[in-house]
Amino acid sequence: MREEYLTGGDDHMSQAEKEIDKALRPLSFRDFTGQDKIVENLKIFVLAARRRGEALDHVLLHGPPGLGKTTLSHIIASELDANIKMTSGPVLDKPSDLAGLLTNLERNDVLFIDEIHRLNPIVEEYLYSAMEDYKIDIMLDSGPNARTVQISLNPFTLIGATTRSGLLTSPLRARFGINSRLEYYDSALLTSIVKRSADILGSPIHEDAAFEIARRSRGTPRIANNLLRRTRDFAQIKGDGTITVEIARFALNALDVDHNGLDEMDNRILNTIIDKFKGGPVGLSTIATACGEESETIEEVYEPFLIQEGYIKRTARGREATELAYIHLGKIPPRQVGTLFDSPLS
Ligand SMILES: Nc1ncnc2c1ncn2[C@@H]1O[C@H](COP(=O)(O)OP(=O)(O)OP(=O)(O)O)[C@@H](O)[C@H]1O
Ligand SMILES: [Mg+2]
Repeated sequence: MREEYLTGGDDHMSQAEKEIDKALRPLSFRDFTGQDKIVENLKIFVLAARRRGEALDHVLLHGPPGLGKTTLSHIIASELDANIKMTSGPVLDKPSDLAGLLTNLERNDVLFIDEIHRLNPIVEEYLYSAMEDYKIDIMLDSGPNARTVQISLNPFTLIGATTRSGLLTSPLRARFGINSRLEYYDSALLTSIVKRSADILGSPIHEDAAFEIARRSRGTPRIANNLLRRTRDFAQIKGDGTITVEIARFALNALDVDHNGLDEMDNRILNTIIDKFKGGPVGLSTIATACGEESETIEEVYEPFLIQEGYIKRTARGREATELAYIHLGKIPPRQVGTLFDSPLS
């Protein structure tokens, strides 16, 4: 499989970090832990496409950051024995950028478009006929001489990834034959991911320590791997290199990850809703301003986990802190009139 990157991508990481990241990244369906249903289906679709010698149907992968969308895309290409070309929505400025990419694809190759919700609408329209009929119209000349020619493309698979599937237009969404939503991982799955990563890094780790890191990783493999790497530093400096549960607890506290795995920003959001807005309901942009964070980041990164864990609720009038959030922060939940007949979390 040939990989080609058309974007800078993970520019914020140092070279050494990129190397480690690459080493920890699962390369086949077999190495990929969790998301069982999605993986089982993909295995079948990939096998069937290979048997027929056809391109796999277009795949949309969505879900919060760090759950494995990019990883799965690489795995799909590798299991298809196809090349993968990677780009992202904001990078494809004009139709000719896309045309250049599409015309260079070999038969049954994979084109990966990250952040596909951020495609320029004009580029997106071009994509429609490419996805549907493997054809694109290219405009030659301009003014009175303008004419379009139609170019046939090799059959290909588009894999689109997004953290914001709600922002996808319906015509685009409708053109994906396979649509998978990745879910947060439970602690047992993350424990095995942490153990596998520790093994690759050559760091001895106790079972309870792996579980402690897993449990406090916001259901996210990327966070689990990051916490593992930082914990490993503590183990090497403060201990004999073995990651024990004491070292893990010490490291996680030093990293401001609380006992339930919420980080500083999670707690700031909950504190803000409760202290400044009487527990809500309060609008997203108001929370964002009060916390000094972008609304987009709160909606994409923090809120889905806080909702899934039951700390906040999304209502028509805004976000509300639940009783669990009060308890988590050691605050007394407000008593409501008529609580006797209401469920405690309503
Ligand atoms: N199922 C998994 N098993 C083991 N490791 C995983 C799994 N999923 C993700 N990872 C690890 O987590 C890291 C982040 O995954 P990935 O980059 O695929 O997430 P993503 O969904 O593309 O995130 P983003 O939305 O930020 O682009 C990977 O480098 C990989 O090491
Ligand atoms: Mg990604």
